[in-house]
Amino acid sequence: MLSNAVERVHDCNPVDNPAARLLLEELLARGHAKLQIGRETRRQIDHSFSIAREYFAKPFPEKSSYALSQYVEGYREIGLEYSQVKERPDLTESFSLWNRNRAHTEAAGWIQSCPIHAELRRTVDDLSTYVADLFQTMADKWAPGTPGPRFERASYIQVNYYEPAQHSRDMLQDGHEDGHLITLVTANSPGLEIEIDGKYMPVELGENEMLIMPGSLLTLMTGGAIPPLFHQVKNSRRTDPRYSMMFFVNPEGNQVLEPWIKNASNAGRDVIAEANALPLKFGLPSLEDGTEGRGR
Ligand SMILES: O=C(O)CCC(=O)C(=O)O
Ligand SMILES: [Fe+2]
Repeated sequence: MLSNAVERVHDCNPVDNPAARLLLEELLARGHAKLQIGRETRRQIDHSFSIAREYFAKPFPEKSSYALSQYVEGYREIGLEYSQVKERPDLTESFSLWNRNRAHTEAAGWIQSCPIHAELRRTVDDLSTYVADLFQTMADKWAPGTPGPRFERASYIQVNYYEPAQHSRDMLQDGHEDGHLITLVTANSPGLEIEIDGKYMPVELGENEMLIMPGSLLTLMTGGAIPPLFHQVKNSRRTDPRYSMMFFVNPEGNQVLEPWIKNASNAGRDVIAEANALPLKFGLPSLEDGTEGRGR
């Protein structure tokens, strides 16, 4: 129990963060924002893509030997995840790394034997610092004196691998909102489109930018002040592969999380319970089942 209000504010708000405040204003005004990443982060992401290229080029048996599907960890082939309906799966292979699963993958020797896994560990650590700053800024704005939501153990990084020319569908991923607090995304080639004023528009990102996409949990936390950003991946028909990287940020289940802005839209709703169940909507196990190794 913290008795001294002044001390609380001091502890929770150690630095003023103008860059994160600007990002939050951008999210509120536009419904998405462009995060400036440092040179080291850019280098880290590019390196991850080059390692992903080698990984996804391997034969299926080798790729799929790095999958702990009960924990939603590692490789996933096309067909398991979808954006709207399971009859139209996302036309992408993917490789995920969850912070919660580090002990399992360490025990399985992946750090030594699976370069994409080792590389994504570094990248997710790097991206987490940007998210922590943004969440603290949100907490400071709407619930001064409280810490930003803890997210590390419930969040995961993923690289998607697309072969556009192999598919006749116009959309490699149908329009959807992510069931997370936010997603940071970047890609090596075009395709990602976001809905602005009811129309899908291609995303253009500078060399040192990642897109911040609000998910439905952020909408819940903000009482609708920040709507979910709908997005899709359009088929460019290109013959060279498309790689994208997402950092999907969820709240940890072991905390009390009240909406920052309370109103009729979120009265009586339980943020943690909804976070747990949202992956089911896209064909994935709940957060708890994935944590406990009860996924498929
Ligand atoms: O590949 C992309 O650019 C976006 C992927 C995406 O939206 C997702 O996996 O949820
Ligand atoms: Fe998405």
